[in-house]
Amino acid sequence: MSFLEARRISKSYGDAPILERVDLAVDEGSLVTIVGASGCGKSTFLRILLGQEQATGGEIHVGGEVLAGEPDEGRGIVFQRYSVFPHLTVLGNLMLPDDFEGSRFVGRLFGVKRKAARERAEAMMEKIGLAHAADRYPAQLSGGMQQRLAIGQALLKRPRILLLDEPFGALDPGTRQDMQAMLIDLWRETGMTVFMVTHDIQEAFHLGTRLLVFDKIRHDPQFPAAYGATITYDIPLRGQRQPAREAAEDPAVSAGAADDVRSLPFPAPFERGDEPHA
Ligand SMILES: Nc1ncnc2c1ncn2[C@@H]1O[C@H](COP(=O)(O)OP(=O)(O)OP(=O)(O)O)[C@@H](O)[C@H]1O
Repeated sequence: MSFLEARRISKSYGDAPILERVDLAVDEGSLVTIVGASGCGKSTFLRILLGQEQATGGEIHVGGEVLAGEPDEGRGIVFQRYSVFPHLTVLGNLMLPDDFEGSRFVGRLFGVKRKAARERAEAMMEKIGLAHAADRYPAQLSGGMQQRLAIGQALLKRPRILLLDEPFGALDPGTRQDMQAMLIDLWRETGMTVFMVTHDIQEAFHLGTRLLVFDKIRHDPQFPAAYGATITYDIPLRGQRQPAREAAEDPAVSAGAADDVRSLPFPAPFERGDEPHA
């Protein structure tokens, strides 16, 4: 059995089917990139994996057990924006998960526990390159720094699964590259399993060990909302873990495709507002 298995997942909002018959088996330590037309249900799928949304049908198993129906420490998430608390400093944001856990009523730790939480937060600040900005508030940080902080916060409880919803979508190309490098370092170091939604197809190919394309199989031009999306392509990639030479010798890995966006089995990078094609 794979680390994470989704079996015939479906999701509707009211009468509107969003996802239908999503089957997926993912090995632990994978970095799964997800692309698809705007509105096809990628974020919904991440929220189901987080436990924030319940699937209408099907089930998900993680480590052989049915996925907990609400978010827990085993899963961290980072959104494109606004994942951090604006009224807390960098240090405060990074101590918050421990504060909450250690003292649910007061929301603040004391004594030895507080010292340990501070040390953990400081170690994370080093890791995400924000040690120099401990006392700054999110509004005083650049977009890239805010996302570093959001990722650091999501990783503090050492989740086995990290869910990223267009985490670098609002960043300029240079900052984006830095952030990608940081993500790869953290992923290699922790061995966590990452699901990352992106609208940047090059990023999806560059970072992923596996690329999923969500799209509709059935399409009614008279009634576009009639059917939900599913995984239409599932492409193994070299990703950033396996050295290039090993991957070239591995027949299971489409190493060429990882380097060449032109070899995509679908027409073009997805743009916001694109309608899924039939
Ligand atoms: N809570 C909700 N109630 C009703 N409809 C919803 C809800 N959340 C999402 N939807 C609808 O479900 C569909 C899928 O939304 P979702 O955000 O998952 O798409 P997406 O593929 O992530 O889109 P994008 O790439 O634009 O972020 C959209 O039509 C959206 O309007």
